[in-house]
Amino acid sequence: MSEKTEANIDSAPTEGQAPVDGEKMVFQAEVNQLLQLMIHSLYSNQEIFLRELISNSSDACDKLRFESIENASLLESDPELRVVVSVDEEAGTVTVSDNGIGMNRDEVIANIGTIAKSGTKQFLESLSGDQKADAKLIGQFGVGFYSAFVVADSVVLVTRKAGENGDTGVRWESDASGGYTLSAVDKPVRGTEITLKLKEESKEFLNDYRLRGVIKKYSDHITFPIMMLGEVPPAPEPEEGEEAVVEEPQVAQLEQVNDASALWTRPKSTIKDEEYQNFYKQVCNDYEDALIWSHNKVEGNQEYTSLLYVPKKAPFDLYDGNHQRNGIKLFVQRVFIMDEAEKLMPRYLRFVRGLVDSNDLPLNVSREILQDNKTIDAIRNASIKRVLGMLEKLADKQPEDYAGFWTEFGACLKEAPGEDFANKEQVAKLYRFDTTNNDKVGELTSLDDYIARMKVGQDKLYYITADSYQAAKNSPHLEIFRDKGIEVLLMHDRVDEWMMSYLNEYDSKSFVSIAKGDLDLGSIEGVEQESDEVKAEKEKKAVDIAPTIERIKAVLGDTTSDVRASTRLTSSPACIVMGQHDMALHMQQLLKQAGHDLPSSKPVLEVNPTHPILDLMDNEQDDERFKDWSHLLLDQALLADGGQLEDSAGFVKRMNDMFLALKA
Ligand SMILES: Nc1ncnc2c1ncn2[C@@H]1O[C@H](COP(=O)(O)OP(=O)(O)OP(=O)(O)O)[C@@H](O)[C@H]1O
Repeated sequence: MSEKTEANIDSAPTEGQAPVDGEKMVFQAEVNQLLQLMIHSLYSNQEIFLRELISNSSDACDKLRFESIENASLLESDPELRVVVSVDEEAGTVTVSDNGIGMNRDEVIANIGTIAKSGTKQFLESLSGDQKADAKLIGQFGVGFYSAFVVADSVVLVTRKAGENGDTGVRWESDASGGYTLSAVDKPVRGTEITLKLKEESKEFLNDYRLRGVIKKYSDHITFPIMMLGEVPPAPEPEEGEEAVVEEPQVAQLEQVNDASALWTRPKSTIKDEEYQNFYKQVCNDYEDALIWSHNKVEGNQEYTSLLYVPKKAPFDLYDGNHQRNGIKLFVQRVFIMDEAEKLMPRYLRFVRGLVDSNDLPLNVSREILQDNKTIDAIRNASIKRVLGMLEKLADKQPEDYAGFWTEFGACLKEAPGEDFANKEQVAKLYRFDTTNNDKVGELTSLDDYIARMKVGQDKLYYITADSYQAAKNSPHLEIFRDKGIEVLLMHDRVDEWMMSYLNEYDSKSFVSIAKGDLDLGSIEGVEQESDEVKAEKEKKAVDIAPTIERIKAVLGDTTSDVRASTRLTSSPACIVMGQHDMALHMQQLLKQAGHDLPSSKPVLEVNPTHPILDLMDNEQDDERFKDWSHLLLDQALLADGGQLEDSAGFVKRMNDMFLALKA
């Protein structure tokens, strides 16, 4: 390898301007920040550098293998893809090299050093200061290459792209002090070679056994061979009486360190749990064990194997709208084809990780082909069933573990009714909600359990949505249900209101929001029936209250769509009722804040004819005072429902006036 020029001009790269050869380039600010972090705070987990570099090499081999399906000449005369790890004790260096796809000059500039990837900034923002936790984030964010600087003072990367000439090599070098140098070199062998000049305190990695241990620990399941030099074989002892022959010195041979067997191709019965877990951690890039997995070999019409895992913890950005990742890798006849094969899992199961290896798809399958492919559709449908079945079993057999799963991923599953009509009943079986049956938040119930407790004659599933547990639990709408001992599901996740717009029934029973539309609890047996006396009393009240209701209506004008006597309230004076198909107020509020232009749906104000405030109002002669009462009724009902007041200062003033009037 020979450096071609030695110009050394200090300058920052400007967009659209190719750097001069041998030029000193400046890292982008975020890259710099990241490097400093690697150097100073991740030293407690040094060994991950090797995993990250080997993983990049393996990706590069995967890419080349994939591209060579169309263009075999890319493999040149060297078709055995592999990664080699070597040590030079004297020089104090460790080298990781591969004969994968390699990079050309533009790619080196784009991938390493200059361009901060979108994930980098987010990564920096997510750091907690806790080294262990922070180190875990590295893999997730795709900042793997820089982890080299955890153990190295300086890093030299030499690379040449497959299919290009040997004189198009690129040499990248950096000591992490703000920039890097780039020069053109000869590199006859395609691929990438990364040499780390180890720091004094990281010299342990010059030890062959130490490196082998790290490779076995983190990279055993990489599907390409990871090679290291073996022991130098001892020179053969001369036979007795024979003269010792002076031979060529023996040279160590490269030997494979990792297992590299495609675990999923082995029969289930031969694989230990520990092997499944190790495979998961290495292949799916998690630091923790998986929660559960399902390994299936399908034969017959379709031939494929799937190995699907449910993680224990949600990735940091699972609920971030931009999270488009999907954890399923696609293989065809053991050849890695693509990561994040989104067609294999619906979005609501995006947390599932693992792989599908098909024998039926063509090797040159592309994302476009997958979009409309019957084989893929069949695998996808079966995989969904597998995951749902595995979760059902977990819920049944290990409810505590299931509760942990629900906390992490429940909100994802709640996206299902809007996305997967065919499976919504099966997914709903997995739902867990707070309920009026329990006193504390987090004591969840399933829909099946709710149904088992339903009153005789009850054929509806009652629920309320709110923006917090407290708001749901203390909603005035619950009064009549509490009174009559009818259980109500308390839904207070942001996605609940949206989910319920798609989930109309479960087990042939329809869902009814207790805060919307008319309420009819008449047919439920076991609910204490009102005596004739009470009924007559109520009817009289309703007649008596009618003129007051008319007066309120006149005051409130078109801020409400109606004012009427309530059958839901027992202790509160008033509540808001939305139309059957209207969105709950707290949700309308949220969407408006997010800038959505919603047609405003006017609520109905229901008043409690038995409440003393209504008596007071009935006797109120002062029109101004009556106006204040009316507005107060509406405003407090809006507040209790999670709505926001347009004139909150007016509300406070009216309330204070009332207090003062009390004193008078
Ligand atoms: N050995 C290699 N051969 C070819 N390209 C490489 C190699 N190492 C790194 N790269 C390129 O540099 C990019 C940046 O690597 P880096 O490790 O920082 O992130 P990543 O590999 O994209 O993400 P992750 O580490 O999460 O897999 C890679 O995406 C790849 O394009």
